Amino acid sequence: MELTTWIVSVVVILAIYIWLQRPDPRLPPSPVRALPIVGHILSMSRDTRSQLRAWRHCCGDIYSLYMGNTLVVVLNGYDLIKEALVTRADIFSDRPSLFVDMASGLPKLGILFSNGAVWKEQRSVSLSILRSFGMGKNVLAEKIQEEIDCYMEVLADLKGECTDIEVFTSISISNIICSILLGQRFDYEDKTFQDLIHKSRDLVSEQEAVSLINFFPWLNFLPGDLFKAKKLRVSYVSLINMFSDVLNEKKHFSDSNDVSNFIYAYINKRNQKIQSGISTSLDDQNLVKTMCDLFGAGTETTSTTIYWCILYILNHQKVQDKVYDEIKNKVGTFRTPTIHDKSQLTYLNAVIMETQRLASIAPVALPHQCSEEVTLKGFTIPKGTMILPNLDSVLHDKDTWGEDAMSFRPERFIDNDGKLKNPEQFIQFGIGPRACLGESLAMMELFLFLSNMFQRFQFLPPNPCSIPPLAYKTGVVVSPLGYEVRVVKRI
Ligand code: HEM
Repeated sequence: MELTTWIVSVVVILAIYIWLQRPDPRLPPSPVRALPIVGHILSMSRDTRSQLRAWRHCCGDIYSLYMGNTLVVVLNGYDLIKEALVTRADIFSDRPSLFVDMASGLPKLGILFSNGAVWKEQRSVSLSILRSFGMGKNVLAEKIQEEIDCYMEVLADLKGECTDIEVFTSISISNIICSILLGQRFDYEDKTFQDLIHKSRDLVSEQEAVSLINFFPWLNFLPGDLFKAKKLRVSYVSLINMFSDVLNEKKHFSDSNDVSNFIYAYINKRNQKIQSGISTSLDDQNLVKTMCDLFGAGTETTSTTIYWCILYILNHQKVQDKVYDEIKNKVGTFRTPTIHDKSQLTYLNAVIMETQRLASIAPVALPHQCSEEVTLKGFTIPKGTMILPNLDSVLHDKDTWGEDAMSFRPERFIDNDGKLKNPEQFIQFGIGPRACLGESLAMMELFLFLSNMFQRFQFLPPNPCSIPPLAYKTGVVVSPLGYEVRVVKRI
């Protein structure tokens, strides 16, 4: 073929390709033109949250991105997110298929990544079990308090030395979930427990690297493990196997009257349904996957919030003084705070809420997916589109929180009568039917841990001239860059 023919062919093919790739005016706008094959991936900075904020400035509350060939629509601002996730929840409540779920070997089971009837049943049964644990005798509060006593000993053993408290805070929170799921807490030195912790931390830390495989599945077949897919699969499968082993051990001892842990309560619900002739998805595989979901979703989130709170306190010592004064006046120092003190400790509650708002640890929640074509704000969103609700855009919105939205000011959650405010825009747990299932448990954990911590200890920077900066790393949850703190005993 002659050179001219080659050049003409290439130009024609390119022209057709560009024409086919032209922006569809019915779709939400894109901030910049998508590149062939990679889409917007190369335009995305490492700090995704700042990038999404910048794109909202240029495109408005709704915009489209292409991750490879996958269309992703980002929703910003309270009104729009509420319209999608609450008003039109029937269309916006599915989850897309993600690599991490496939890697578990039990895809589309459990709660986090399931859809339709399976999701509805697993979620409502799990929620009702957790609620029953939080009522009356309040098994949850008891289990949390038991764990806090051990955590306090660990803090006291530090004897005011500079330490990074991240890992043992996370271990302690994991232990609460274990105690709820299995009915037993572990010694921090226990081999099985340490294995469980390592596997689940791998799952969290490798997710960012693995996320590219969601958009370019062929990366999974490359030799080596550049995208950590193999490591993640091994960790996930062994986590599933560990929970399966525990289930197999426990289910032989379950009796119909004992519903003191999640496994027994779930088996009990299953038996009731079967005996009543109701068809059900409550089976062993769904139970194991649900346990993994609760363990994974319930550990890093809460412990990272505590880690953030201490970092904010190091940067705002006056807030710490005020929290301590409140605890001293309302609870005293002769007994530990309990869940019954929650309504009395308004300022501490405000500090927790302000930490959650400003840290915004799950900035884009978990991805949703449209189950059918839908029109939103005049734009068409095709069936199957991945949806990212940008919770950051609500939690940091100056129109709601004022010009100082990016400052740590717990007083914004207290009204003129000294009462706690709970604005509807405070949506760090998401909104709608897919909102966080562990909200009550998380709020109970945060209150009990932090009230006990601030009553017994003062948190100080390594030295007064070097206060750790409010720097963060992005990932499945946004967490502070590691920092050290001196934990000094008060009582
Ligand atoms: C401060 C702590 C926590 C925060 C900030 C948080 C935040 C969130 C967010 C933003 C979502 C996604 C909502 C959406 O997709 O629209 C979510 C989902 C979920 N969370 Fe949490 N969470 C926390 C603690 C917990 C705890 C302690 C548990 C369980 C014990 C838990 C279990 C779940 C589950 C199972 C889902 C999936 C719900 C579904 O797909 O139906 N979370 N969480």
